[in-house]
Amino acid sequence: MTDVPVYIVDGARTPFLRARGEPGPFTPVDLAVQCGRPLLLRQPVAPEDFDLVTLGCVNVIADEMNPARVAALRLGMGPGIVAFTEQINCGSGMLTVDTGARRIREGRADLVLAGGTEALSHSPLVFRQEAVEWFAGLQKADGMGDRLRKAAELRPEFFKPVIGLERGLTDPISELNMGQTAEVLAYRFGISREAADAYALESHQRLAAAQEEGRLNEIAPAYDRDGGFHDHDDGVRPDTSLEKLAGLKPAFEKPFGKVTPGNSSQITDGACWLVLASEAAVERHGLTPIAAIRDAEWSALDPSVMGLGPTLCVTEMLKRRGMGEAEVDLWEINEAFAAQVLACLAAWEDAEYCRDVLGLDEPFGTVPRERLNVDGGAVAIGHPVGTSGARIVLHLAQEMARRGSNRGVATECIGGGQGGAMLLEAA
Ligand SMILES: CC(=O)SCCNC(=O)CCNC(=O)[C@H](O)C(C)(C)COP(=O)(O)OP(=O)(O)OC[C@H]1O[C@@H](n2cnc3c(N)ncnc32)[C@H](O)[C@@H]1OP(=O)(O)O
Repeated sequence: MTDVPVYIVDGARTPFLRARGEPGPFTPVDLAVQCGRPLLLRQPVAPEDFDLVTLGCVNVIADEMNPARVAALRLGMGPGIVAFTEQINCGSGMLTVDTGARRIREGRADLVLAGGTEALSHSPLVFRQEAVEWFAGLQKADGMGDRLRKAAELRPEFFKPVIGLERGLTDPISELNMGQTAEVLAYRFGISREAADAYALESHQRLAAAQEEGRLNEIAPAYDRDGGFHDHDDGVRPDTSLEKLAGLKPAFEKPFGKVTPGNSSQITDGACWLVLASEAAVERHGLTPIAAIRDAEWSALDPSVMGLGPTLCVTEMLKRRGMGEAEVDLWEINEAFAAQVLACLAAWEDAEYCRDVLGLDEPFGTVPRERLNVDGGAVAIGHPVGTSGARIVLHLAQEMARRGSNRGVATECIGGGQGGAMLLEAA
């Protein structure tokens, strides 16, 4: 079944915009519409010709419940379009691509719009439990006396804000936030602060070079309601250096932690869509495939080491295809944290880990940095969590086509202790 061809024929994303401590210019649906509109306009098919819309989004806002459907309607795809939102934390944007590909393989769809959207700057402030209970009590109060008694119980500390994003980036089972899980991996695989900073520096340098050389043509520039124009990933720091990175304090484990604001993924807003097509749709509409989706895999592990998720799903996926590292020309590993990516690379070189955890007779091998995240990753570009999986698949497809590569793997770790991977082949 996985050999029925499914093609990525086009895609677009917004610039990724760094969250700056206040709601950004776009909501999740705004973002999805911003890049979806130019993408649909350039297709040789009408928006109504799509069979399915599936969109990843972790932080859905109350005005946009089921953002997939709201976005599809705002994109003029017609009332008859089926559209659903998928959520598997940081894997959401890749899950939708897998869902779309499976629908096409099953013969249940010919054209699918799949992607992710996330406006982390719009993450809600959450009321403390005491405040929630007080409001509930006030609503239930019977008569003026009861209401006044309840009102007198109000305490100013009820309104001390709880930032939903901070809560959302903390695993409820291990009670570690995502940065702490990266610290666990840095300790386990001996990733030094210097190595994490050097990796982070390279991520910024690669993104800056890709911007300079105009290689990020997946970006659809966007105007916001105030006339602001956004045309590039604004988290890039072309002027950063090892010295500047070394000067930053640990963000999650003070004072000795290795994970800092400089070597973590950035908190960002952004959306990305891919157009997926069956072979019949490609022929019928004269579409030009960029790459074929060959396979995908999802794995789960202890939430406190969630960053190792890619090692499990990639190994499983390549094992069943009879492939190893040498057969992969290009890699995208989502940079949740520099130390987390480096830990995955170290784990794949570690004979004991490969034997005991991955069931391999020999180490998986070395993923060379020259073939990994060639245009930078989430440390520089940012990580709108529900979107990043779609971004890395789209960018991998485009870069494979540009280089004439045969095979590429996109993979990501997932908060809560999971991992997702996708195998692309030349179209
Ligand atoms: C499954 C998964 O994918 S898990 C991953 C999910 N995502 C996450 O967990 C998000 C991880 N990232 C974070 O939580 C945040 O980015 C944090 C907490 C690490 C940092 O947040 P902030 O403190 O708001 O970062 P901010 O961008 O303001 O940087 C802090 C300081 O470092 C500086 N800095 C950051 N990066 C660099 C750099 N590359 N070079 C030089 N200075 C830098 C900033 O200029 C800033 O300095 P200032 O305070 O003098 O202005």
